[in-house]
This record gives sequence, structure tokens and C-alpha cells, in this order.
Amino acid sequence: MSRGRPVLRVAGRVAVTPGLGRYLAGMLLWLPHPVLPLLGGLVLKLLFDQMSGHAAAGMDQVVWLCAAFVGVEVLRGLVLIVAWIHGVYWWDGAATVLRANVLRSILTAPGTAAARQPYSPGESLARLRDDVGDLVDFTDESVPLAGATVFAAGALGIMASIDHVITLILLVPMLVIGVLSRALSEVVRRLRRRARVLGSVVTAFIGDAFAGALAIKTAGAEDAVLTRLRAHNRDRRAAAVKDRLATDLLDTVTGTTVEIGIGLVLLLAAPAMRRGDFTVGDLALFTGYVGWLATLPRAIGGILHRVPQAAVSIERLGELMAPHEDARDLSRRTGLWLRGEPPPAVPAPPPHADPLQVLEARGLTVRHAGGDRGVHGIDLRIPRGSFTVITGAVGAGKTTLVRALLGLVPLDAGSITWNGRRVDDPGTFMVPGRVAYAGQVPRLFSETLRENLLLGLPADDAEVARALELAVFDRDVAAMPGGLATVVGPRGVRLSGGQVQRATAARALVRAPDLLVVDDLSSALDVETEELLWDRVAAAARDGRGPDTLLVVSHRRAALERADRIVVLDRGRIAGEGALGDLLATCPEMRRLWGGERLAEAEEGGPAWPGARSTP
Ligand SMILES: Nc1ncnc2c1ncn2[C@@H]1O[C@H](COP(=O)(O)OP(=O)(O)OP(=O)(O)O)[C@@H](O)[C@H]1O
Repeated sequence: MSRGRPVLRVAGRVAVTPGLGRYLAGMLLWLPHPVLPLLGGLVLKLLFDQMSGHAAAGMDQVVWLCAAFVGVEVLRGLVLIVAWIHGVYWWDGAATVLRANVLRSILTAPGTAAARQPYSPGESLARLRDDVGDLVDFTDESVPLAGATVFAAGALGIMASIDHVITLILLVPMLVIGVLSRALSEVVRRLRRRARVLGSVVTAFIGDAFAGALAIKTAGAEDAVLTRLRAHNRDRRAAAVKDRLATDLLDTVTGTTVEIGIGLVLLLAAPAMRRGDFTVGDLALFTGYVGWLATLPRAIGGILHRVPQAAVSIERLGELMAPHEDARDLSRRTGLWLRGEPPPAVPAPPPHADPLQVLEARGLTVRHAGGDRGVHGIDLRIPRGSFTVITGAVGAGKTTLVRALLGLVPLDAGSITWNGRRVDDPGTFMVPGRVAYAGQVPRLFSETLRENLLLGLPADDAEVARALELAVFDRDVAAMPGGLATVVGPRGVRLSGGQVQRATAARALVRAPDLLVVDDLSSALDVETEELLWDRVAAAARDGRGPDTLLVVSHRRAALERADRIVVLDRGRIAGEGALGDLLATCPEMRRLWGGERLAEAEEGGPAWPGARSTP
């Protein structure tokens, strides 16, 4: 049972995550459902004994006993309804806490965040839906198990006081069921894991197909996609059928206890009744109780075959979380609002207590997948008020360097200091309001433009307008009929590539960072627009209306000419460093890049030599 213990520990914590009181109340509300049949059995015994003449009674008492039996059942039904409603609240509360903890870990736990989504969004969603459901279901089983145990203890006591031999013999099929469930649990676990994995593959594939609908259409790959989906579905179906078969087999085996038990009672009771030791009322009580007694091995079987399933779920949810977090963090208690609105998620105020004076990196090294690709031994110094450009050929390591500095990828070596103090966890330190980042691949959500810019940040219209202007996005927004209320569609599909990029830049700018980091705007901005953007950002920095320290990945002349310092990367190492003029004189890689860029901009219709660009 080595796997069982941690699973039970997690289940114990999941049970009380929506509140210990809520769990206990649920348990108390549920208990009458399996325990009241004890009373019903006793009423039946009295009723049948009186009707069969074992006890002297008039017809009026029989009627009262019938009414009592019906009353017990009605009461049981009513309590069941209340328990059910309460149970739904508890179930959703527990599932919400688990999902919130996974999301919290992905988004805010210390450490590098980039490696935290190793799966496609579809796969991650499948885990959040199915694995959370399995884990809560497993915990939920504890309630019927407790009820069945209380009933079994009472029923076996009453039955043993009537006929202990028949009672003892009735235990045998129940024990067989328990042993069988235990023996099959490993097989069920294997089949369940495979079914889950293949189920997630299908969900992930459909998610990818939705996201890439345009690419599929333009590549004429509809049939190929459908063929692949059919193949995934076939595998999933086969695995799901096997999983279902094994689970149903277990259920069937446990279900047969009822029939075997009733058969045994009839067989063993016949001679005892002939001897006059067993009344018709006893028979009614035994056959009534046997059905309910079968719920105990069934509940035990249910728990046993869910233990491996829950272990798989804990493992799969853990894989979505930060590497240093474990099952304890998965079931950590968080706020839960079952009624009313939760308090607004107010972002932490920007920590301006230690404004940037100088950001330094020493020996930054990132080796992708343990190989030679990445960046090696990079030293960087970014003083307040500087404009630093990182440039280099495709794949030189520019994005890796920026992401290493921001704590988005794990460092293999090196250190980062902010105003001379070492930054232990750049992933949680280099965030707004110290640093804002406009990444190379912009991400917008299917919300309004305003919500995409703010992402929950409380900001007034003037701040939003300033960010839009600096990002050269103001005129575009003014031309949209809905303005900032325009819904941009999934991932911003209703905007042009350049608009998405500028919206992302505005999102970074509205956060009023000390340091603005921008990774390559050139892929979606024409030369003039990018020039205008840097002009406006530089002017705002001079007037104190915008971030005055910039770290920019670019190969565009607009950025290179404006830079105080350029860092030239070549195959992950610094090939040159300094002002543009010096580098053009001393760094062959810079000369090569500069020549290539001049050509590209000339072809694009932009200015072909330094100084020819239009003034702001
Ligand atoms: N997660 C990763 N795993 C493995 N290799 C990676 C990973 N990310 C980047 N690389 C490799 O590391 C090298 C540097 O990549 P990086 O994205 O930093 O380059 P870049 O200079 O920003 O390129 P570009 O100009 O195309 O944006 C490339 O060879 C790239 O293939």
C-alpha cells in the first residue's frame, strides 16, 4: 500500500479544503441515508412477525407499522435531497480549490515559469477537468464508506443477535469481494492511466486543430487532420473500453454479493425456520439488510480501485505545477466564495521602494536541453536611463538572454543584481512595476482591448491613453468603432499583426515599469512605425512620462542608432559591445548585420543610410 498512503494524505486534505465544517456537515447529512435502513429493517421484522402470527397484534398495529416503515423511507429520501445539494457545494468547492492551486502554481510560484507548461493547452485543460474530478470523486467516496461501515456494524450486530451462524457465513462473499478488488487494483490503475493519457491526446489534438484552423485550411490538410484525429480516437476508444470493462467487472463482482447473500440467507434460513428458530420477520430483516450490507464491499471496492486512479491524477496535476511544489501545495487551502462575489483581485502595488539604478548580470549561462545552444557567460550592465539594444543573427541567443534576465528560463550559471543586491528569484522579482516585458510572440485574450491592456490593473483613462500613444496605437484605436471596448477575438485575430504587437507594447507601457524590455518588434511593424515608437518612448523618457531605461532586442536601424550601448551576440556569446560607431569600426559581426539590415530596409522602402530617417 505504498502508493495508498500519500494518496490518502492528499485526499484527507482535499476533504477539508472547502472547510472542515462543510465536510463534517456533509458526512452527518449523508449518514441517515445508509443508517436509517437499520430502523426500516427492524420495523419490517415487527410487521412480518405480527402478520405471520409470531407476535400477537391487531390489524391497527400492522397499519401503524406500515406507516412507520413508509415514514422512515420518506425521511431518508428528504435527508438524501438535502445531503445531495450540500454535497454539490462541497464537491465544486474542493474541485475549485485544486484547480485554483494548479493555476496559482503555474502563474505565481517562485522559480522560472517558462518550463511550467510542458503540455499543450488542450492537454492541460483535460488534466484540470478529468484529474481534478477523479481526485475529488475519490475523496467523496469516504462519505458512503463511512455510512456503509456504520450500517454494517449495526446490521451485523442485530443479525448476530438473531442468528450468528448465518451472519458469519454471510461475511464470506463480502471478504471475497474485498480481496478481488484489491488484487485487480493494479490492473485497473494501468488501464486507467492509459485511458487518461490517450483521452488527453485527443483533447489536445482538437485544441491544436481549433487554434491552427487557418494553417490547416491554407495547407489543404483537412483530410490529413481528420485521419490523424480518427487514429487518436481509435486508440482512445480501445483504451476507454478496456478501462470501462475492468471497472464494470469489479462493480459486477461486488454487485453479485447481494444475490449470493440473499441466496445464502434463504438456504440457511429454511432449516432454522422449520425448527422454529427463525421467524418470517427475521427473514424479512435478513434479506432487507443483505442488500444494504453489499454496499460495504462495494464502497471498499470503489475506494480501492480509485486509489490508483487518484495516484495517477495527483501525479498528472503535479506535472503542471512548479517543480518544487508538491501534493501539499495542490491541496493547499485558498479562499473560496460559494456565495457572493469574491473580493477584487487587486494586484500588488508596484514596489517602487527600490527604483532601478543599475541592473547587472554576470556570467549568465543557459544551455538549452543540456546542449550547446543558448547563451554562455554573458556579462551585462544596464544603468538607469540607458537604451541598450541586444542584436545578433537569427538564433544567436537574443531571446534566451532576455528571458534568462527576466527569470523566465532557468539559469545554468551566473547571477543577477538589482542596485547591487543579488536577485535570488528573478522570475518573481523582475515583474511589474520593476520590469515590464513585451515578448516576441504577443499574446492577446478574447476580451476587450482595454481589458487586454490592463489585465486587471487599476489604471485611469489618462494612463491608458499615454500608453497607447507611446506604443503608436492611439490612432488605430481611435479609428475602431468600439475604441477600447473592441473585443479583439481569440488571440487577437481581429487585429493586424502590427496592431497586436503594439497592443502588447502598450500593455507593458501602462505598467509604468522602471525597465521596459521589448523583444523584437520588427516582425510585425514597418520601419516608419517602429521609428515613431522609439521616438515617442525616448521623448517620454526625457519628460518623465514613460520608462527611462530600455532593453530592446532588435536588428532595426531605428533602435541601433538610438542605443547608448549595443550588445552583439553570435552563437550565444558576446561578439562585441559598445556604441554603434565603435562597433561598426571594430566588430565584423556588427558590420555584417548592419549591411544586411540596410539592404532589408531599402527593399522595404525605408531609409537606406544612417541619418536619412524622418525626424519625430
Ligand atoms: N526551449 C528551447 N529548447 C531548445 N533549444 C532552444 C530553446 N529555445 C531556443 N533554443 C535554441 O537556442 C538558440 C537561441 O535561440 P533564441 O530564441 O534565443 O535566439 P534569437 O537570437 O532570439 O533568435 P531569433 O532572432 O530567431 O528570435 C537557437 O538555436 C534555438 O534553436
